[in-house]
This record gives sequence, C-alpha cells and structure tokens, in this order.
Amino acid sequence: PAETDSPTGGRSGALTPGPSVGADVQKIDVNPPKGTRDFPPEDMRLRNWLFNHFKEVSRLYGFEEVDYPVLESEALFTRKAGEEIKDQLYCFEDRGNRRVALRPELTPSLARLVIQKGKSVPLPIKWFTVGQCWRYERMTRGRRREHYQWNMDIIGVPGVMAEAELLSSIVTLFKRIGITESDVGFKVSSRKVLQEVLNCYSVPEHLFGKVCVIIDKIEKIPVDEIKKELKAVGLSQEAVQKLLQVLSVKSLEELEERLGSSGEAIADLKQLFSLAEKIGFSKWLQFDASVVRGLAYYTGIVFEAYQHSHAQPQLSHAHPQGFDREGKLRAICGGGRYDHLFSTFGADDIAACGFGFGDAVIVELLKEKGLLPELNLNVDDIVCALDEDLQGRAAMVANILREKGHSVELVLESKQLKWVFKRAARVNAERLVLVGNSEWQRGVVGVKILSTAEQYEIKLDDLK
Ligand SMILES: OCc1cccc(Br)n1
Repeated sequence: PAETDSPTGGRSGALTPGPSVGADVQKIDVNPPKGTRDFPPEDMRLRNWLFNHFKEVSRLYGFEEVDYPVLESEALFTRKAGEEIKDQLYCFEDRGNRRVALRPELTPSLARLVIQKGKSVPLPIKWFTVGQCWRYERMTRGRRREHYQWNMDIIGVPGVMAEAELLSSIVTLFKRIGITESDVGFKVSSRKVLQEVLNCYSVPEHLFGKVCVIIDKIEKIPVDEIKKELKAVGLSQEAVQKLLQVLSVKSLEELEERLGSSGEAIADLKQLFSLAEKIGFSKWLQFDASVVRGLAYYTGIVFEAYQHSHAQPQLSHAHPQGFDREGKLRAICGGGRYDHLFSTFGADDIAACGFGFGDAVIVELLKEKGLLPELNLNVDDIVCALDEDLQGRAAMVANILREKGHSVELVLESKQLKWVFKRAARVNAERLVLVGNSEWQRGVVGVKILSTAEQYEIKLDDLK
C-alpha cells in the first residue's frame, strides 16, 4: 500500500484522469446555488441534533408528524396583503404551464391537507413538521433563499389554552438546548387590539390583513413611512394616530384603560398570562402591543421570541416613539392564531393557531452563547484484515458485530497499521479488531481497546 496514503488529508484512491478531462469539458461550479446551503457531515450532525430536539418536543406534546410537497400551487400563497413573503415568492410555470411555487411557509399546506381530510380527521388536530421553505430574494442583500422551519399547529381549539400549549412547547425546546429566560423572551400581543381600534373607525374588514402587514414593519422603516402606507390603504389621520398610540401601550393595565375591559383582546391576553403563570413559563413572556407579525392571516394572539439585548434599550432615530423593540436580531420564532385562513381557501373556518421556528437564527444564538454541542462521528469498532487474503473474513467479522448492533468501520483496502490507527482516531473507534492468519487458525481475532491500549484475543462466538 502506498506509504503516502493519509486518512486525514491525502487523496488516497484518487483516479487517473478520465477521457473527458482535458477535452472542452467545462468544470462545474462546485458551490450550491446562490442563497442555498450544503450540509457536509459536521453541519449535518448539528442540524440533526437540532431537528431531533424539535421532533422530541413534538412527541412530548403529543403532536403527529406530517409532511407536504416542497412544491405547491402558487395559488396557496397569492394573498393580496402586501406581504414580503408574497413579493419574494419562489414561483414559476412548470412544463404543464401550471403556476407553482417552492413553499415560503408551511401553514397553507397544512390548511390544504386539513381541508382535503375534512371530517375524517377528528379535532383537535395537532400536527408538526420540519420542512425546507424558500424565497427568491434579489441577492443584493446576500441573504439565504432557503431555511428549515419547525412548525407546530393546533386546529379546532378556539381558546387560548392552545396558544399556551404552543408557547410551553417552545419553552421546553429552549430549555433542552440550554437557552434560558435571561437569554430569550417572547413578546406577546393580540391582533384583536388592532381589530378593536379599526372597528371604532369603521375600517372595512378586508383591510385588516393589509394594515397588520404595514404595522409589522414598524421596527424596520421610519414611522412616517408607516403613516403614509396606512393612509394609502384608506385609514383616516385620526385612525392612524389612534393605532400608533395603542401600539405604544406598555402594559396590559394601560391597554385595558384605553380599550376598556369588555373586549376580547384584553380577555384573551389576561387569560393567556394567567395560564402562563399557572403552567410556569410567565417569566418568559412580556406583553408588547407593537407585536403584530408579518403574515396577513393572523387574527388573535401573536407572539415572537427575541434574544434579550443587554445593551441599553435606547430609542432609535427611526422610532422616537419607542417602537424600537429591543434587539436587532430577527425573531427566533413566531406564531399566533389564524381563525379565518380556511375560509380564504373556500372552506368552512376552523379555529387554528401555530408557530414557525427557523433553523438559522437559533444556531447563530447558540454560537454566540457558546452552547453549540460537540458532535463527532463515533463508531464502536474498526475491523482490519492483517493480510490481503483475509479481507473477506474481516468483512464477515464486521457483519457479525453489526448484527449485534455495533457501528463498524471496516478497512476496505490493504493498509499499513499506522494508517489504520490514524483512521481509528478519525472515526473515534472504541476498539480495533484485527483479523490475522495465525489468530484465525486458532479461531480467534485480536482486540485492542484504543483508549487504554488493553489488548486480548477473543473467539468469534464470544464477540459482543
Ligand atoms: O422567514 C422568511 C423566509 C421564508 C423562506 C425562506 C427564508 Br430563508 N426565509
């Protein structure tokens, strides 16, 4: 065997150039398409670690896993509310001239499947999924075009116990990965606050989604721009003023003073905070009237998880009214109630709430907090033939071990022991199993415990 082989870096096994090399074959771009990511092993281990936590929390809360095609009819996402998610839709016409889109979110697919299943699925429906979502954004901002989202949804429960269960499940996830309430908090409000104000000014129902999408930009664009856009959709100067005033309310008590105590918004929020107290996660929550979320279909409680910024909360130049919700980091996750989404798909409405939790912002936060787990490839055994003619025997030994549930790295070529030890270290093997002629004649194989250098021989039948 070539002495120069190195399991840690040399290109052992490299082939002599094939017929195409040297011809006018264009070398392909080995990077993934703009805005997309590969997951080489070390990244895939972290992704699996995170997704396994998502799935385990979903199991703990009694949710069933579902999945949908990443490709959907464009019609699922063509809401007319000026949402960014619609402007950046990754849509195209397929070879059958159908308008299709790579899904930018998972909730419309869930609604589609629930409607398809109709009465055959008893309520409440509690489904979860982890799925890749897409957007087509001009790369001017160099942002990602895909991410994975964990979604949990409860369908058929009108009361805020559903929102409490969802918030509780996210707190459980945060605790499992080492995030505490000093790192992250939820800003909670209800769109019924806006609804009640708009009703006072007889703003027509069909403008509700548009108004919410505009207000969701309150942290991102100057407040004068917000006012301009609100007036452009038909709100009076007075309605705009009143809206912005109510959005800067700093407590539930103050909100109750402004809206009175008979409205649903106050009742829902008081009940939710009271449940959070009883369940034990109220210290993770804070009321923030300016949270509306950017999806048009939310109708009630809405929430976002943010990283607490430990910098002094100062009023930013754009929002002297103090709309600068602390911290510039994008929301870690967000969700809320969407009781009228189903009727926008031509079906009867069903009470619904859910959240989306992306795979990127949370990893940035874990990195920042030094909470990323150490994840390495580990195998139980590395099996090696000491002589060329024992390769088959070595493979048989490997399979005996595999049938016993051992993860086994079988050395596939004739290699120097030096190479084998290096490979054993790279794959973090516990044991080295050596298959040699003299041992084989005596019906045994050699075993070396790599952490202690203890070594012994063992009969094949006694291998465990
Ligand atoms: O959260 C908005 C979004 C949707 C799809 C893909 C990506 Br990256 N981001």
